[in-house]
Amino acid sequence: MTDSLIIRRPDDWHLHLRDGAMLKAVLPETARDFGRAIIMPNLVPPVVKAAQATEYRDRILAAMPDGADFKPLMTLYLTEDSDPADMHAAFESGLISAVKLYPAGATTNSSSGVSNFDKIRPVLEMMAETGLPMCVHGEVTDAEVDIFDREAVFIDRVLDPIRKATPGLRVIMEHITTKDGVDYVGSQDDMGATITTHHLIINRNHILVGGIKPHYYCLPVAKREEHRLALRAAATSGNAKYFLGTDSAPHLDDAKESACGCAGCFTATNTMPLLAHVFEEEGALDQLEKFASLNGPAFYRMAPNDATLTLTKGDVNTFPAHIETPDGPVTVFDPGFPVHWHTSAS
Ligand SMILES: NC(=O)N[C@@H](CC(=O)O)C(=O)O
Ligand SMILES: [Zn+2]
Ligand SMILES: [Zn+2]
Repeated sequence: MTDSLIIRRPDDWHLHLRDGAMLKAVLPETARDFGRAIIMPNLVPPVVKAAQATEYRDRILAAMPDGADFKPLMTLYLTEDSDPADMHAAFESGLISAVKLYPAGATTNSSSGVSNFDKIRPVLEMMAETGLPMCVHGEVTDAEVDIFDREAVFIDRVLDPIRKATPGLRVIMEHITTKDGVDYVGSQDDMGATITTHHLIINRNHILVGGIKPHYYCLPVAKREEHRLALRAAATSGNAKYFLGTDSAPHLDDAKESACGCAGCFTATNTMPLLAHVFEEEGALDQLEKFASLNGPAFYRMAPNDATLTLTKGDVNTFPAHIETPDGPVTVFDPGFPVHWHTSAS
């Protein structure tokens, strides 16, 4: 039985750090185990221009805990008014690593996202030419489409047409939640997908059976068990197209435990122990490094981290139930089972 494992220091290819007091509270949770993270730009107002990304990066660096070995990889939020030249320059200078596409209204703070995809043609063409990757929140927002079908419908109605019209565009389908997403990404060139920690652990029953569990509500919403199993198979396969993006998305407990609760699970604190548990369950601990530390950098055309992370199996890991912020607590994702894995920096 394997009870210890050393892997290259992981990266998180989809992370919400927020801003201000929340940023300060959550950043150490990620910087502990991760070397880099793709920082989502859905602030209020969103990070649309290069100058805003520079300022946001500097606020993150200023909030960094002492001695941290962590680099934020910045993104720009794509709007119908985005300037391709500004985005291109931000990529060339190394300021940004990706552009993020939110369909308007799809998720938290996405009201500035795209409704008319014709308007972003010049940006898409620039990205296809330069290799600047596009991270996509892959859900349609049409009121008549059932929330559990929104990812599959997005692939057919939006993603596939955009990709066919833009050869060479490099797309990461973010936080895939369905077998449809797994299969589509697996069959296409120039595509990768992030998979979250929580979607490997919960299905829709966990949200709804025995009382509504607001801390399991995120977008895209967790689907049926068959989809969770497809995600597990993809994540543990070693296939370079699939890599970790936690989508750790902190909201204050007051905002989650509400008559209209916010979407997002906060997994920064315990992701690596949870993943070790999941990969061990699947008999695939030897694939964890690919998923968490190697496949993502390869897609983003970066080298893996030189540092390492040690995972050790021992007593039950007593994660904090929540982390404190000056505005109130943020609940840490509870997998609902005991986890025996612990992390340490080498
Ligand atoms: N995943 C979520 O449920 N929420 C994210 C937004 C997102 O990634 O869709 C957030 O910013 O809170
Ligand atoms: Zn999203
Ligand atoms: Zn997200």
